[in-house]
Amino acid sequence: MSELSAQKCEACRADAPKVSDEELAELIKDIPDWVPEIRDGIMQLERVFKFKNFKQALAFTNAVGDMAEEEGHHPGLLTEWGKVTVTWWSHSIKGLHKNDFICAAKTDKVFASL
Ligand SMILES: C[C@H](O)[C@H](O)[C@H]1CNC2=NC(N)=NC(=O)C2=N1
Repeated sequence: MSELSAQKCEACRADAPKVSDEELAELIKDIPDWVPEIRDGIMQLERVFKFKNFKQALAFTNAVGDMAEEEGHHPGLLTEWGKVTVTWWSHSIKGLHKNDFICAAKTDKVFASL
């Protein structure tokens, strides 16, 4: 288990700092399958998970949704036949907070547990 996946999300206020480029370079080492991408001017973390069918993709989507509710932090989820695209960013700061890295690591753990 990576260190990140054992951590809990903290309340993220609008004035919380975004992760710096240096912090991003360190944090991404724990979640190497995630790709930082800028969309609509907002830095996000994205990973595509592959499945054998739609039912498994939907089950994963729901499991990630349950985890998100527990953490009080919510991803973008695009569920398609055989794949789910998960995107993490912090709406409140329009960018990446440590919470997003924690939740990406927890998403990897959900996938590994299926
Ligand atoms: C009021 C509530 O805690 C906030 O709106 C939370 C809910 N989930 C969230 N999820 C994400 N990804 N970013 C947020 O800023 C965020 N804010």
